[in-house]
Order: sequence, then structure tokens, then C-alpha cells
Amino acid sequence: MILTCRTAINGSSFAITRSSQMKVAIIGQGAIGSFVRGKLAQLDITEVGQIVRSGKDDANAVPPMVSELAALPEKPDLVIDCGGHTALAEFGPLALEAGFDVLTVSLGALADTDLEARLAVAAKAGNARLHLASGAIGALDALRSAVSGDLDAVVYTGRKPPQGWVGSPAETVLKLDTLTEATVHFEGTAREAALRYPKNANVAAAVALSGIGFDRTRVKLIADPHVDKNVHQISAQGEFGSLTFEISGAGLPENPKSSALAAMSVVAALREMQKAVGF
Ligand SMILES: NC(=O)C1=CN([C@@H]2O[C@H](COP(=O)(O)OP(=O)(O)OC[C@H]3O[C@@H](n4cnc5c(N)ncnc54)[C@H](OP(=O)(O)O)[C@@H]3O)[C@@H](O)[C@H]2O)C=CC1
Ligand SMILES: O=C([O-])CC(=O)C(=O)O
Repeated sequence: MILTCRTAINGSSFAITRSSQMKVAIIGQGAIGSFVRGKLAQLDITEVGQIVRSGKDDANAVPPMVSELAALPEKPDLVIDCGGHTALAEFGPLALEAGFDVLTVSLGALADTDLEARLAVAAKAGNARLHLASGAIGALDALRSAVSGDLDAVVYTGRKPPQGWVGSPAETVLKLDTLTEATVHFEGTAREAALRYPKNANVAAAVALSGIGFDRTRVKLIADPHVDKNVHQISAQGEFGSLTFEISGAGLPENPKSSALAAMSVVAALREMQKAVGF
């Protein structure tokens, strides 16, 4: 996909055009992947293939479901990972090495130093880039600026209804079904959180990657029977001043533990990539 930009600074017109339609392949047919897929037409983006686990291939699906990048019917401009940590580990390095840019929501996977290194090496080898979707949180732009000065402390608190923690290590310390009070089930670094809660602490990773890193960012995770949204809070202090941010994110109907904003952030990233001028 090649972008062209036509401007008339002193005059009237400013136009951005695409010389060809962007082509993508999406990993993940779940809540986030389906949301993103549903927005492609209005972005004028073509999905050339769905990337699935081995054994789920279906050449007759539209677009075809393939479990190997080499089986895609056309080369994509971008592989979009909406599959989670294992999907990024399985397909990310291969896609990057093959020269495809990758956009991921699975930011917590980067807490694994081995995978992070494999992705970086593959991106360099393929002259490609791993793009990180901002996910279910905001204020990451402010953190990224703040870390250019001394950033002393960043704390992220994630609060979800008890059902939002089903399938996570919270189940080993709490009775989620009968919880009556908000209860902290994890306190530690963003690295520990991201590795232990692959479906729930990608936001912790986004905060860490934007600010002072996985090992200095502190995280608290709470199961709260009194909330019906996914509530994410950031507080930070440093040379820039101080910051507090809170969002109450509506869950996606197909998977309420994933906030709608996470899926929307992928769509937003796609929109930005299509622009010649943008963030
Ligand atoms: N950055 C952020 O703020 C957020 C990030 N996330 C991340 O996004 C991920 C997806 O969320 P969501 O859509 O709600 O989850 P869902 O469980 O609804 O869907 C996950 C999809 O990914 C597929 N998948 C999983 N592993 C693989 C793999 N190894 N190879 C190919 N496909 C795979 C699943 O296929 P199958 O049916 O075969 O298992 C399924 O289609 C979460 O696991 C989480 O890591 C989620 C929320 C917020
Ligand atoms: O979607 C959310 O609210 C956050 C989430 O699951 C994650 O950080 O992985």
C-alpha cells in the first residue's frame, strides 16, 4: 500500500489518497478479531486470509482459513494479531521475518524477554515493524512523553467484575462466584502480571511499555462484585507533574472480559496507518 499526499499550504485543498487498497490477514476469530473484521469494509481494507490454529484450516471459508502464512492466497500488507499471547508467539516472528508488518493487541506477551528478542530479531531481518495497539486503556501518549523526563513512579490498577477473572490465577486465591467485596488478588510488577494473566493484563503491559518498563511499573488487580465494567486506572508522577487516568470500559458482548475499546484501538491503528498525516 503506497500513500500519496497532496497539499496546498497557502491555498485551499488538502487531500490524502491511497494508491492501492490495504490487504490484511487476521489472527483470531474471537471477540476482538470479529469486531475488527466487521469494520474492514468501511475502512476499505481487504482481508486476504484468516490465520487459525493448525487443524482448523478451511480453504472454502471466505476468506480462507490457513494455519501457515505461506498458505495465504495473497501477500498481506499487515498481519493483525487478535489471537492472544500464544498466537503472537506462534505467528509474530514468522510474519515479521517474511517482511509483513504486524499489529498486535497481545502486548503482555512482550514481558517474555525471549519472545521480545525473537520479535525484534525477526523484524530487523524482515525489515518489518511490530505495531502495538493501545488496547483498552488511554493516556499512553502522555506516559510516552513523560518518560522523556524523569518519571518516578507509575501504578496501574485493573478492576473487573468477578466473572472477568474466570480462567485466571485469581481463581486460585478467590471464590469468584460468591465474592461480596472488592478483593485484590495480585500485586507486583507489570512483568509478573502480564506473564501470569495473559488475557487480563495486556493493559499493564501497555502502561509499562509506554512508561518506565515492565519491572518498575507497579500493578494491582482487583475482582470487584460492585462494578459491571472493566475499570482501568493509571497514576504517575515525575518531572512532568502528575497524571491520573481512569476508564470504565464496556466489555465486548462475545467476551465481556475484553473491553470494546481494545478492539476499537485496532481499528483506530488501521485508520492511522492509512493516513499520510496522522499520529
Ligand atoms: N491490549 C489490550 O488491552 C487487550 C488485549 N487482549 C488480548 O486479546 C486476546 C484476544 O481477545 P478476545 O478476542 O477477547 O479473545 P477470544 O477468546 O474471544 O478470541 C481469541 C481468538 O484467538 C484465537 N487464538 C487463540 N490462540 C491462537 C493461536 N495460537 N493461533 C491461532 N488463533 C488463536 C482463538 O481461536 P480458538 O477458538 O481456536 O481458540 C479465538 O478465535 C486476549 O487473549 C488478550 O491477550 C484482550 C483484551 C484487551
Ligand atoms: O480488555 C480489558 O479491559 C483489559 C484486558 O483484558 C487486558 O488488559 O488484557
